[in-house]
Amino acid sequence: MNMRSDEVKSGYARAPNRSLIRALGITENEMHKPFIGVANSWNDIVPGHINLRLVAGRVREGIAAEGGVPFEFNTIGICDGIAMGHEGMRYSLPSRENIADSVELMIQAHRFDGLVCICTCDKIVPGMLMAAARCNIPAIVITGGNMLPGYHEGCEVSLTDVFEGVGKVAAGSMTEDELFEIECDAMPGCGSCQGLYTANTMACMTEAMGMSLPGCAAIPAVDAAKMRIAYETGRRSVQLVKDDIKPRDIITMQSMRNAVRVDMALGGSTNTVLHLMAIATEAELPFNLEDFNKVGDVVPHICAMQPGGPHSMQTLHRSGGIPAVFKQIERYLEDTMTVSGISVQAIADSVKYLNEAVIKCPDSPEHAGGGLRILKGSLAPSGCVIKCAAVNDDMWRHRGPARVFEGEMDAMDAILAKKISEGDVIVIRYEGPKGGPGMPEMLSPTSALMGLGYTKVALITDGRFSGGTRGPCIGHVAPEAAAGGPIGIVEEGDEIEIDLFERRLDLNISEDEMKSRLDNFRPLKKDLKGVLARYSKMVGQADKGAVTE
Ligand SMILES: CC(C)(O)[C@@H](O)C(=O)O
Ligand SMILES: [Mg+2]
Repeated sequence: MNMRSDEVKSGYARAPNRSLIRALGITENEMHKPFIGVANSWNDIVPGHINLRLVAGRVREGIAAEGGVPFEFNTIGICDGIAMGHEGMRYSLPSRENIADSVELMIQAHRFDGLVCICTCDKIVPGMLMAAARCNIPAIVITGGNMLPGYHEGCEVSLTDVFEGVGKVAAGSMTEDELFEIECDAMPGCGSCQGLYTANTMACMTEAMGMSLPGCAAIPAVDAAKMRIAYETGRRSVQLVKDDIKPRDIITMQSMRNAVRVDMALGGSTNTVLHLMAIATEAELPFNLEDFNKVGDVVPHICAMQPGGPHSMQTLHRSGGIPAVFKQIERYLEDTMTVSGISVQAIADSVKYLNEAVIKCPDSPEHAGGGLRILKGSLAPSGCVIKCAAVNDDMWRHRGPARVFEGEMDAMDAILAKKISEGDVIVIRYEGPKGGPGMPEMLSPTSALMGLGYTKVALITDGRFSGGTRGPCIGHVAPEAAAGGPIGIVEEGDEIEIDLFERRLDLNISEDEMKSRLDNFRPLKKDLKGVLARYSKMVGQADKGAVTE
């Protein structure tokens, strides 16, 4: 078999390269086997990542058992939860490009034959998928698994309860001591945060687009099933090399649409909109923002996952996981191939158990429409996104006065100081990809609003949200303020109109007024250094996935 790795190990001219490989302890027998790169984002600071060395051990054993040779290397990984609410959050989205670039650099330099991506948490999963699609060598992903729910006084709690507790303390409805107790109980160990937040949604998207083995996404991190699927993932990676099945054979327009269908059925994180487009861009697919609405129009929201509903990822796993979701929405899916060698339809057909109380039938769904919607209008000419699965019915149409903040921290101060009134539409700008820069996600203000008990306050931003955000929060407004978008010319008290039924977000000022304000608009400039300065220059707008060019 011709191998890509022959470029580093075949012929007399490669004696020096082979000599270095032998220095790793590689035998002559192994020298003739496929070399599999194992990208692992293990680290000591992210709860989602602390188990990944164990996962890697089983992956490596699976690779060796199937006749491959594993070579493990690391990427960085950022915990959005720890980075939340301060300057650190600006570094999270840029880390996605760094991870994609790191994996590309390693697999191109060393001419690996295949790739296993061991990843979890918000930016690492898309970053590695981007690298796989970009380099297009046989590749498979194993996501690291979710954290078990926490329990506080007999009730299930998760990370969002801690975030919303901050607002409750500010409102006086919870004491600081009670919040401390929830803080200690909410996060019981390794794994990605419990609900259908961004990390777990991206794990579901990975499985839905066919890049991980069936059932992988919902298996809890501590479950032995994760170790077993790690071994099978390793074995399968070698088979993919032998059969020459590449990521772009799996990541197609059809499989991207299937991912969106699963996203709509589950009501996933708004961040998937960015990440799926970025992955599609790497795979050179003409997949755009409109595809979300077109696909989402027909697929109902069938599973009430946290934060909009009660179910954790563990519950999704015990209810049948993504294969069971495939089964329930099979009428909407296209039959595509997955890295397992089993097609999506065959995976759906093989489902033996599914809990319909959790993963409902599309004929009696949670909501008739999909969980996410793309809106457009005079305030977001290139689009913006909302998780409508987590919006109360009475806020699907809303008009209110703009309360304008030039950044998240000012808005947070105003919210905690209770300077916001019911009906207000909070506008947080200069938090976009260029302007933030880094498009921070804003779980702190959105959770504070929930914790303070507001039910009729909307929030609009050119930044992002966490998968844990719930309520009428519209993000990714494009173009962003720093790129001259109309969000930059909103004035305090202007009327803003939201219509989720019509998929619109409008600034209710006259066309003349809009034109004159835009003509005179000079976006604010921030004094930036280091990676953020570079990123701000290179990054594109959210409606194209905020990829760097
Ligand atoms: C910390 C969270 C909840 O993981 C957040 O970053 C998300 O996007 O879901
Ligand atoms: Mg996040």
